[in-house]
Amino acid sequence: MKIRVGFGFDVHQLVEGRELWLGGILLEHTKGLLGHSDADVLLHAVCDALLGAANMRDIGYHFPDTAGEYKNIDSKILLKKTVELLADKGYTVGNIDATICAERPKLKAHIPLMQETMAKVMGIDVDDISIKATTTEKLGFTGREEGISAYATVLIEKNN
Ligand SMILES: Nc1ccn([C@@H]2O[C@H](COP(=O)(O)O)[C@@H](O)[C@H]2O)c(=O)n1
Ligand SMILES: C[C@@]1(CO)OP(=O)(O)OP(=O)(O)OC[C@H]1O
Repeated sequence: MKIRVGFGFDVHQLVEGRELWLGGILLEHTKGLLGHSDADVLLHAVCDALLGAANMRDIGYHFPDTAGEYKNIDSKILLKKTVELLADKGYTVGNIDATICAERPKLKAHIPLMQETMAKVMGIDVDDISIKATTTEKLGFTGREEGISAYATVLIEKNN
C-alpha cells in the first residue's frame, strides 16, 4: 500500500448579501463568503489537500474561476469531481483533518452535519473526517470578520 499526504489552505472574503456555505451546508449568518463558486472555503481547502497529495496541481487548475460552468457552483460538486480525479489515478481517501478559522458564527453545533455531508460526497466514513473550528482571538482578517480561512490535511492511499 502506497500512502501520501497533502495539505490545503483557502481564504474567502465575508460580505453582505451572500449565503454562508461551509462544509457543504448552509449556515445562518449576517454575511456570506464571496467567490466565483459558492465559496465554501472548507471544501476548497480539502480539494487542494487531495490534489496536492496526488501531485495533481490545485483547484483553480481543474476548475478555473474564469469558466462560466463553475459560476455559483455548489462546491460539493467540485469535491466529488476531485475525489473522482484521484480515483482515476487509483487513489482513495484515507482520512482528513481540517480546521476552520472564523470569529463567527459559532460552528461547534454544525460540525457533525458538515462531517456527514462531506463523508457522503466523498464516499468515506464519517469517522475519517475531522473538522475543527477556532477563532483567531479577534486578530487579523478572520478576527475582524473580514473573511474565513480553512486548512486541511489529508492522507490518500493506493495499492501498489
Ligand atoms: N467559529 C468558531 C470558533 C470556535 N469554535 C469553538 O470554540 C472553541 C474555542 O475557540 P477559541 O478560538 O477561543 O480557541 C473551539 O475549540 C471550538 O470548539 C466554534 O465552535 N466556532
Ligand atoms: C472554486 C473556484 C471556481 O468556481 O472559484 P472560487 O469560488 O473563487 O474559489 P477559489 O478558492 O478562489 O478557487 C477555485 C476556483 O477556481
